[in-house]
Amino acid sequence: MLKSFAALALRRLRSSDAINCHGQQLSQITKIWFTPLPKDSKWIAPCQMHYVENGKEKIRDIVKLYDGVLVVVYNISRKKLVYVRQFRPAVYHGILAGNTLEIPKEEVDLMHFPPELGVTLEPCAGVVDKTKSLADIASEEVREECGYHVPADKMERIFEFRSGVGASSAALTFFYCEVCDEQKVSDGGGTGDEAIQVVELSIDEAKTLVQKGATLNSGPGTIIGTLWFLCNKI
Ligand SMILES: Nc1ncnc2c1ncn2[C@@H]1O[C@H](COP(=O)(O)OP(=O)(O)O[C@H]2O[C@H](CO)[C@@H](O)[C@H](O)[C@H]2O)[C@@H](O)[C@H]1O
Repeated sequence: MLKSFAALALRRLRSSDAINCHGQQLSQITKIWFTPLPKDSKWIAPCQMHYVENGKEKIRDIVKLYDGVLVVVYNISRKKLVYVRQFRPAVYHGILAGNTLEIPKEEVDLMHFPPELGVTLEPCAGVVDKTKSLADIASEEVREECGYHVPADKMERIFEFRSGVGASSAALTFFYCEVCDEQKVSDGGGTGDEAIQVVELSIDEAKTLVQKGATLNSGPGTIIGTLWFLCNKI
């Protein structure tokens, strides 16, 4: 059952992936296994919330995450939208587990569940885990991930929304910036051991991400950012 779900996800991914590759190599993932979350996770804090609503006691299992920033980046020199492509462990796990809460007990068979299942195409984004302004963090992420220098005061704040709402709700703030080729200062790709590919899509290519029948394994930021651009900048 899980294998057939993964095979379907892979077929969909491959059929929608042609525009995303641009011949770049993805990072090599050679081994995957899972363990339960340690109690002292630096990134996720699960808890149970108890409350009384209309006289009835209720319980919700929730997960606290850090807030994030996302940036729609548009290269005006070449009329391209700039996205990032990367392996997302949470997406891979979500596809592997299917609609269950199981933690796989054994090392994953990568022949049946190739790592590319977890590769997403997203706007540039970063976690708010430091005491800097959101615009400063957005500027840093655009430089580190996409390789463009954009000062924080050129980051246009678009809107803020919350990721999830059923079991988690981080505040996500979207920015927009326009860049030109002269602002390119590096290839991007992230810092440290981050393995991020920069992918630039024409407006017609970006439209296919949100057209009827599209299937993405990327998060809501890809859809929201692309639709915002198409509604407001075209
Ligand atoms: N769960 C986790 N476990 C272990 N290490 C972790 C971790 N999350 C982050 N890290 C560490 O922090 C580094 C930086 O993360 P990023 O700033 O790139 O945020 P990310 O893009 O994952 O999420 C951003 O983009 C996504 C997608 O839009 C938003 O949902 C999110 O709020 C925003 O921060 C990672 O390379 C990793 O080392």
